[in-house]
Amino acid sequence: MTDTDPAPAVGETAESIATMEIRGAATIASAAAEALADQAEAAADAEPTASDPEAFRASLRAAGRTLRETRPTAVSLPNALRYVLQRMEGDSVDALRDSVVDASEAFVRQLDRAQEDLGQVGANRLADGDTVMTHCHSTDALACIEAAVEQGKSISAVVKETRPRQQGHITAEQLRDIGVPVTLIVDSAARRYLDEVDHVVVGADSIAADGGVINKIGTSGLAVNARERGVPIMTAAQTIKLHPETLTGHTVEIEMRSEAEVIESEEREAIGEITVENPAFDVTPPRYMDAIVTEQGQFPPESIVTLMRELFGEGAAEPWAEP
Ligand SMILES: O=P(O)(O)OC[C@H]1O[C@H](OP(=O)(O)O)[C@H](O)[C@@H]1O
Repeated sequence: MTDTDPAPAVGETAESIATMEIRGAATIASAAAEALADQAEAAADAEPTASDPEAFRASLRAAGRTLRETRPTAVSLPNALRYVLQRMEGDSVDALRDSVVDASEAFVRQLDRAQEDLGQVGANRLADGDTVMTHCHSTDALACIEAAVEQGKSISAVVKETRPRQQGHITAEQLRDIGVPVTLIVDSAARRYLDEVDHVVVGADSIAADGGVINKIGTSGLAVNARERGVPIMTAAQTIKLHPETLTGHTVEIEMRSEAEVIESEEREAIGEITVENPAFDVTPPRYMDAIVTEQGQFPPESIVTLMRELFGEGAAEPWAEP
C-alpha cells in the first residue's frame, strides 16, 4: 500500500457498493464509515503512512475519494464520509487513527439509533388494520412498519417488485419474517391495488432543499397515483439523507445504471438497433409527498429546508478532496 492506494478492505467495499452487493442508502453509509476505519487501521500499520501524519491524512482522503466515486445519488454516502473525515484529528498517527475509528463507530451507532427513532414516528402514522404499499427495499421504511407491528398493530403489505433489480423481493421476505401478510405485485399493478391500501411508505436516497424526494425509479409515478386515489404517502428518511449541496442550488445526480439490468444481451440483439436506458432514481416533487419522517419528527416536505440549514449550514465541505 502506498500513501494514496486505499487499503484492500476499502477497495472491496467500494466494489461491493458499485455492484450493489451492498445497497440501500443507510447500509451504504455504514459500510463507507466502516471502510474508513479499516483504512485508518491499515494506514497506521504500513509505511510511509505509519510514521507520517500528513501521509496518513492523505491516505484517508484518497480512501474517501474511492468510496465517493462508487454511486452518485444517495447522499448518505458523502454525508458519512464528511462525518468521519471532519472528525479526523491529532498530531500523531495513533491519535489520528483513534479519531477516525471512534468517529466511524459513533456514526454507525447514530445511524442505528436514528432508524429506531424514526421508526416510532412513522409507526404513529399507521393505524391498527392498515394495509401499506411499499416500493423497493428501504430499511428506514421497514423500521416504521416494524415499529407499528411492535406497537401491537395489525399491518398487511402490498409490495411492488421494483424492476429492474426486484428489491421488492427483499422487502417481501423481511416483512414476512416479522409476521406481516404480504401480497407481491408487479410495478404496473400499483394503481389498481392503491384502492386497497391505506398508506404508501417509501424510503429515500436523498432529500433536496425544496423537499423533493429522490428515491428508487417509479416513486414519483406512485406518489402521483396515490394522490389521485387519496392515499397518503410518506417518505421515511434519516436526516443523513438530507442533501446539503441542494441548499446552494445544486441538483442531485440521478444514477444511470447498465442496460444489462433491463434486458438480456441476446434478447436485445434479437430486437435490433434500440436504445435502452436505466435510470435508478427519480424525483418526487414535494407537493405529492404528505410527510418526511425523520428521527427528529415528521415534516411537511416544504419545511425540510429549515432542518437542513440547522444540520448542515449553507455549505457542503468535501474533506476527501486534495488540499
Ligand atoms: O436507507 P434505506 O432506507 O435502507 O434505503 C433507501 C433507498 O435506497 C435504495 O436504493 P438502492 O437499492 O441502493 O438503489 C432505495 O431507493 C431505497 O428506498
